[in-house]
Amino acid sequence: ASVSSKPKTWNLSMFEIGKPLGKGKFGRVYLAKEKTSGFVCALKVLHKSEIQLGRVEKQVRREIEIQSHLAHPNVLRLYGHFHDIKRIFLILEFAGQGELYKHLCREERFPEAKAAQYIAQMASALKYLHKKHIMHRDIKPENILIGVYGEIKISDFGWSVHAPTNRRTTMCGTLDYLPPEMLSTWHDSYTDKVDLWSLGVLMYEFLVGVAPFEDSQALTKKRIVRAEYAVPSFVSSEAKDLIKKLLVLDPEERIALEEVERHPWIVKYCKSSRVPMGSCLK
Ligand SMILES: COCCOc1ccc2cc1OCC(=O)N(C)CCCNCc1c[nH]c3ncnc(c13)N2
Repeated sequence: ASVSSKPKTWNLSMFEIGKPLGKGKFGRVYLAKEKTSGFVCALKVLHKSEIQLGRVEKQVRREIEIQSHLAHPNVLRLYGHFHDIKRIFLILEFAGQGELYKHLCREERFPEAKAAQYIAQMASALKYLHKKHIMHRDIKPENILIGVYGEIKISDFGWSVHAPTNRRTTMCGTLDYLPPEMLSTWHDSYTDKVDLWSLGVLMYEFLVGVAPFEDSQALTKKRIVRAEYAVPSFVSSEAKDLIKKLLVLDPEERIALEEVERHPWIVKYCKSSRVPMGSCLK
């Protein structure tokens, strides 16, 4: 049984609401079950008042528009949405192992084998998004969920837009993941290559436990635009090589996603002899 993706009018009475899965900036997420099919999903509840207050209607509308047309094993599915007087409800795929950043906090950093599988799945998801001319622009551990089999699920497309675009959005939240071209003044437009830089920051944080440019806000900006970071000696040389090829100032010089998937550090840990898992074997 599955929540069919055929356009259908949904309403709250069709769902049994389960335990809360977490509280975000603009809403809470609950475990839910669609009554007729028994299909387990996640229901995100957004309050229209908060959205209007936060002036993020356009962003939420764009997020729903973009995410509802995506179908990839490493991208969290948005099956549908509905609203009542006060709230908007998103019917989402349930990610059984929750938020990746909680795993990262608990484990401090990931073993190279696990990090390589996550980066391979991220590369596969980004390849899929970029082919649809969508850049995520907000790749960071907080926006990544883990599925019931331990696979990566990218969520929260609030900042994603169709590439290329010019720099008009104000930034909020951490600067750690922003590429130099989004921070600089001489670039007023950028492409999906921004996600490659963020993939490099994510890979570094998986292996080291902190972001490469983490510092005071002023210093972080300075270090990003100079690509000034150091990799600790416990990181393998192959991993260091891939980080170096992603954290390149010139967006055009960054390693392509196809090359990420063929990089020795990825191939070493995503050999086809493994249990079929995510994109390692695609
Ligand atoms: C406008 O919003 C667009 C969609 O944003 C989200 C979709 C699904 C989400 C979380 C989303 O945004 C972030 C957020 O609300 N939190 C950080 C609080 C809850 C954290 N999730 C915990 C969680 C555990 N198992 C899950 N299975 C599916 N989705 C989940 C979760 N959360």
